[in-house]
Amino acid sequence: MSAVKAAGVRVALDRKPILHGVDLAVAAGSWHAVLGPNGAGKSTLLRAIAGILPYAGEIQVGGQDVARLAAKHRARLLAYVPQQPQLPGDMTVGEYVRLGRTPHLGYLGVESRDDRAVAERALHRLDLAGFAARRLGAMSGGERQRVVLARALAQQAGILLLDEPTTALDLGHQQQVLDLVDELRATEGLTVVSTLHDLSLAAQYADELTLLVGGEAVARGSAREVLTEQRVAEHYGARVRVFDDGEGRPVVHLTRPRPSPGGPN
Ligand SMILES: Nc1ncnc2c1ncn2[C@@H]1O[C@H](COP(=O)(O)OP(=O)(O)OP(=O)(O)O)[C@@H](O)[C@H]1O
Repeated sequence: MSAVKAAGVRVALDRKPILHGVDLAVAAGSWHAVLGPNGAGKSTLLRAIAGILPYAGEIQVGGQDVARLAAKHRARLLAYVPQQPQLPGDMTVGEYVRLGRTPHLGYLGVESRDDRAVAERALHRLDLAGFAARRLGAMSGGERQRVVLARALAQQAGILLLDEPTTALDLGHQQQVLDLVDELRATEGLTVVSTLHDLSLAAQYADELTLLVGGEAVARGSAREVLTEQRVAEHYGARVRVFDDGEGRPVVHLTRPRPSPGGPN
């Protein structure tokens, strides 16, 4: 069954058409990466799936029409991590992560011991246990990115929408975050839809990829099917070599231009 399904999705921003009829089907418990050059419409597609942008066409999450879901119900089904979240600088890390529990609170909005335990576990999982009392305004870019992920995990939704979740992270934390998301996918059946600029990382973690160009899906399939040298050159305007990592997954390397014959060595 598809946990996320989009059919013929069209979005216009400021009356400019951005998505031109995008289809997507993400199997429950799988990881789908949406790739594409700058401005292709990746974030727009994720925001439409998150139910925070008007669209034409059809989007279903967990079998329900996302446009018809009340915000609280939607937040129990899916957690969305934007590329550049606006964070209240004077809120503490702990307070912010506990906000992830809001859709689960009862009528009076009182946190239970369980709510606090879930938030604490999310902090711990993202290496933030020692930061709970720190103000968000005093965190580095990568630390803030992990805080936003911790809040999304605290939400305990079955579908995770991640817009460039690793851009501000160092190598170790990139791996830690992607491994953690993958572990949750494998053990708790989480469905993940993420944009990723790093094509090799997308190939490592995603089960299926969609390549979006100019608001249209131009390729879809496994990393091996989608990430060919020719396609990357055509759509990204980049010189690349694509290698096999030894386990059947492509690794995409940028290459320098070859020196012209007779030019300086
Ligand atoms: N409010 C807006 N009004 C008009 N155009 C917009 C608006 N917001 C975004 N756009 C345009 O929509 C297009 C798609 O933007 P989007 O952020 O979805 O691309 P993206 O694929 O996520 O890009 P990137 O890789 O750079 O993050 C871009 O050309 C962008 O300039």
